[in-house]
Amino acid sequence: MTTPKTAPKFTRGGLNSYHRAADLRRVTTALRRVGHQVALVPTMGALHAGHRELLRRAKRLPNTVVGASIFVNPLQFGADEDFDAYPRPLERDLEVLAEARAEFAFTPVAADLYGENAQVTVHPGPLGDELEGASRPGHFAGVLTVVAKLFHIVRPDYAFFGEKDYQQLVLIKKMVADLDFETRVIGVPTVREADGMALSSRNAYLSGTDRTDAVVLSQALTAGAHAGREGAEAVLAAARATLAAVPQVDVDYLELRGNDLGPAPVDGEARLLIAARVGRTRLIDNVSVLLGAAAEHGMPTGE
Ligand SMILES: Nc1ncnc2c1ncn2[C@@H]1O[C@H](COP(=O)(O)OP(=O)(O)OP(=O)(O)O)[C@@H](O)[C@H]1O
Ligand SMILES: CC(C)(CO)[C@@H](O)C(=O)[O-]
Ligand code: BAL
Repeated sequence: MTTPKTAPKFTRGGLNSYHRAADLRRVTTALRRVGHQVALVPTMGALHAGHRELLRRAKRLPNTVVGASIFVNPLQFGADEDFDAYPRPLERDLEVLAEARAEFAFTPVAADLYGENAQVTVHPGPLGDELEGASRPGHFAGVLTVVAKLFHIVRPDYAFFGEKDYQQLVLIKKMVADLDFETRVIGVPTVREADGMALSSRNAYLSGTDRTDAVVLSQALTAGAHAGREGAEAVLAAARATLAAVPQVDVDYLELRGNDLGPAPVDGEARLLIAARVGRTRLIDNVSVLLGAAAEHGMPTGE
C-alpha cells in the first residue's frame, strides 16, 4: 500500500467515500492523531436494518468517527456460490450510510485490495472447518483475511459485527485475541422481521413461497430455546419437530454448542445454530439458549 503525499479530503459530519486503502488509512491515522476514536462496521453491502443497528450502536460511542466498508469479498465465496449474483446496490447503500450519520465509506475494488501476487491468508484453526466451514470450505480463511486487512488499513478502535453470523463473530474475536489485534470487537444481537425471521441480504433471493417457508428457521430456534430447561436433547427435539412441519426446507445442520462454539454445557448458556436451504437460497440463524438450572434462574443473554 503506497501512501499518498497529500492528505485526502475528509469533512466531519458528512459521508466521505474512499476507494483506495491508502487514502482511508491516512484519514483514520489523522483522526486518531487529533484524539478521535474510530469505529468500523464491515459489510458486503445491500444494507438493511441489521446493518443500520450495527451503525447505530457504533454511533453511541463518544468522540468516535464511525464508518463502514462495503466489499463483496471474493476470497470467502466458493466457486459454486453466489459471488456474481450477490446484490450490489452501491448508491442506495451510500444513502443508508449517510442517513445513519456514518462519516466514511470504504468501497475498494478487489484488484486493489488484493495484490496480484497475494498468497498469505489467515488460518482460522479447527473451528473454521465446522458448521458453516464444513459446507463452505475456505470461507472463514477468506473472512478472516479480509477482516485482518480491514483492521490493518483502518486500525479501528472498535469493530461491530452481527450475532446473525455467530460463528464469524466467534472466529473474529479469536483472531483478535490470538493475533494481538488492538481492535475491540463488539457483537450485536440479530435484528429480526416482525415474524422472527432474521434480516439478511440474501433474503432478497427468496420467492414469496420461500419467504413463507423460511420463517420456520427462527420458529424452530425459538421452540428449541423454550425447551432449554429440559436439557440439550429436548432443545434439539423441539427444534426438529418444528422443522418437520416444513419438509421442503432442507436443513444443512442444527447444532447446540457452547457460547464459544465448543461443546454445550449441561447447565448454562449455549447457542442453537441452524443452516438450511430454502428454495435455492442458503440461510443461517442462531439463538441463545439457557440450559438446565440456568433456564430457571433466567441468566441474562444477548437476545
Ligand atoms: N439481521 C442482522 N442483525 C444484526 N446484524 C446483522 C444482521 N444481518 C447481518 N448482520 C451483520 O452485518 C454485517 C455485515 O453482514 P453482510 O453484509 O454479510 O450482511 P448479511 O445480511 O449477513 O448478508 P448475507 O445475506 O450475505 O449473510 C455482519 O457483521 C453481519 O453479521
Ligand atoms: C465480515 C465480512 C464483511 C467480511 O467480508 C462479511 O463476512 C460479512 O458481511 O459478514
Ligand atoms: N454475512 C456472511 C457473509 C457470507 O455469507 O459470505
